[in-house]
Amino acid sequence: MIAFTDPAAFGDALRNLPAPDADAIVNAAERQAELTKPSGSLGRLEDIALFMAGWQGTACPGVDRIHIAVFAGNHGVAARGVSAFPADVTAQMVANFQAGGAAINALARALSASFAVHALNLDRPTEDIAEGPAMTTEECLAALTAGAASVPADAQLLIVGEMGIANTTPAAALAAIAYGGSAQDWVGRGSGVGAEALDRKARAVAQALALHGPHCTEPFETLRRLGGREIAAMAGAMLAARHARIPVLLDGFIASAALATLAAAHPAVVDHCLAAHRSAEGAHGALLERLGLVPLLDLGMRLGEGSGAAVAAHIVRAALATHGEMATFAEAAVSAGTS
Ligand SMILES: O=C(O)c1ccc[n+]([C@@H]2O[C@H](COP(=O)([O-])O)[C@@H](O)[C@H]2O)c1
Ligand SMILES: Cc1cc2nc[nH]c2cc1C
Repeated sequence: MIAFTDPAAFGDALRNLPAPDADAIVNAAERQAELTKPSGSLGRLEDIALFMAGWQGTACPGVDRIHIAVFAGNHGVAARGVSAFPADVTAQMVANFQAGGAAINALARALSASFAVHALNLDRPTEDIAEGPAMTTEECLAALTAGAASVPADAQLLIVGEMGIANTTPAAALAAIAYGGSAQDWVGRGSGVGAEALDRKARAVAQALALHGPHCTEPFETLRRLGGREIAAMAGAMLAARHARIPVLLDGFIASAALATLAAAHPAVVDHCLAAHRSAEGAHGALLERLGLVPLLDLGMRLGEGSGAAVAAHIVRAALATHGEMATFAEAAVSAGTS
């Protein structure tokens, strides 16, 4: 497993990203050209099959073993009244995840996916980002490491999700640092806030950007100052997955903000990620555009906890079922076309 022992090790992991297996992609494309269908007729399913082939290093990739890791964290900024829910809901939902009663549990069962929830120091919220850095260096490294340690070496597809009351506030701040723009551009309704809470949220993000912006010169420091434990853990898991060549199905706005923090400095870090969906959080579409990712789904979901990715995983399954199981023109004695 990759270890984030200090910020420099994290920076090294970001600078030395493995590439997909080009031969496997060529071989998968050759197989695709022989399957009993007009070329390109399975649309993005064909792209997904090649993407999975590249990261798994085989012309016939599989997606039986899906792992879903949900990280939970609490946020000092919640005390500013930026969420529609009280901060206690984070721990209450962790208990719900453990009991199997959350949406992601039902979706994990529908996928026969393995599932784990990682509660990260819920009794110690991060500092209010409008007042100071969210985490110490040690706290941020611990969260990154918890994320990296959560990735099973034999997973064929990873979903990282989060639960954290108020976490769309730090996510908006991270998006603004990654891609510019004002607090107003990146804040949204989150768990369903009204106009007054939205205004408090925009002011909290603006204050955080003014305070930390000049110090956010590289991803570790940005995560430490403006992130949260579950956000850093997602970043650590996505980076560890890259080093294990495990493709990632990216969930909603908060997961995307975690990735954006890495991608702003190292754009190639998105290459092992597929965007599952565009969430209903207002700025998610813009964030995905900046990441260069086109979402598979747009279902008006805004739950987080990996739920959008767990729905989109069925599309990945469909892509690999067709790629792996269809007959070739020769096998089925079907005449091939001319182009
Ligand atoms: O995934 C998304 O795009 C998404 C959009 C809005 C809200 N959420 C979830 O709602 C919580 C954050 O909302 P808030 O209003 O408390 O910042 C957190 O637990 C997220 O999982 C998630
Ligand atoms: C109830 C609830 C469930 C969630 N799951 C992920 N984020 C959430 C936020 C709330 C408020």
